[in-house]
Amino acid sequence: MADASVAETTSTNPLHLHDIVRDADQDPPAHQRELVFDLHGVNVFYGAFKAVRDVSFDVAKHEITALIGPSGCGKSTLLRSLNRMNDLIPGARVEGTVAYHGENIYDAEIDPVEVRRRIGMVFQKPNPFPKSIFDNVAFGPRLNGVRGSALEGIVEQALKGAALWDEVKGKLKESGLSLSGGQQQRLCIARAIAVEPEVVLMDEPCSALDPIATARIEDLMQQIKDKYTIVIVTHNMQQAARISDRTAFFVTEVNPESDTRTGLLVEYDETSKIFSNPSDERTENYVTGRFG
Ligand SMILES: Nc1ncnc2c1ncn2[C@@H]1O[C@H](COP(=O)(O)OP(=O)(O)OP(=O)(O)O)[C@@H](O)[C@H]1O
Repeated sequence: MADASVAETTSTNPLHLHDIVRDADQDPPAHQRELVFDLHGVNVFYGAFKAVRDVSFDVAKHEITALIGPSGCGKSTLLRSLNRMNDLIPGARVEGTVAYHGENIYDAEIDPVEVRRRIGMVFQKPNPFPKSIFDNVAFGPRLNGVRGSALEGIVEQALKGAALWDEVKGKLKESGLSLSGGQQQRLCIARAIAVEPEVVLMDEPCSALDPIATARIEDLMQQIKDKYTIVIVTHNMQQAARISDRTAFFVTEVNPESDTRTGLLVEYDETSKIFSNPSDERTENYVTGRFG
């Protein structure tokens, strides 16, 4: 199945969604949340086009935060603004504050390379380098000067952390591209965590995977959230309901004078609330499948 997420999303059943939402009872009370990100009034532009406007929300340590909403509402754009990945897109510009542990990552003295080391990213389509499995994972640590047995140890730990070690330990010299799609995505997760980031941003990491590979990645996210903070863009509302602690729901609004669409954040809350008792009618319409 080429795109399980699309199929699942279109068959959305609100009762089912309500049933699968994770039990948040064991989560820390709101006042104990240690913030990693705190966004205030974030606007993101591509040239003159405002793709996202006035976004304010926070992300706490060891939580999984899901960004959901209809196509084009700026989920990926916003995600990339969390580690300055938009810097790599000509014309892209971020306004407002993206505070990471209290420091705006867009301040002039901040080194974007260091930002991206601490805040890693996994993309929609698995994108291993055309290198061996070992070299894929070793890439970042090597750039940091790690060599020899220390490097081997890091590669092993990262592959274990990404639940891939048992499947590849006998063939580390083979190409990363020889792996299945789901294995390639876990290899990319191993590559991301090999440099010990604090945060892993995931842009629809399962949309190119079949349901079994998707379930493995979802299990993996639950396993690694004790060590990392995860922000995930997903089209798959069941996935957001299953795995995330908090959910941000975005919509697009039409700019009549230019006939363009700008994304805005409608509601951000605990995932259980978003899917069972949202505050905004637009959220309710979306999660119940009446819109989007
Ligand atoms: N590199 C770019 N240059 C110019 N415009 C862009 C670029 N990337 C995205 N956009 C525009 O910004 C808006 C938001 O796009 P984005 O991909 O962030 O939305 P999304 O919610 O992630 O969409 P989807 O769910 O379809 O992936 C869209 O209008 C899109 O066309």
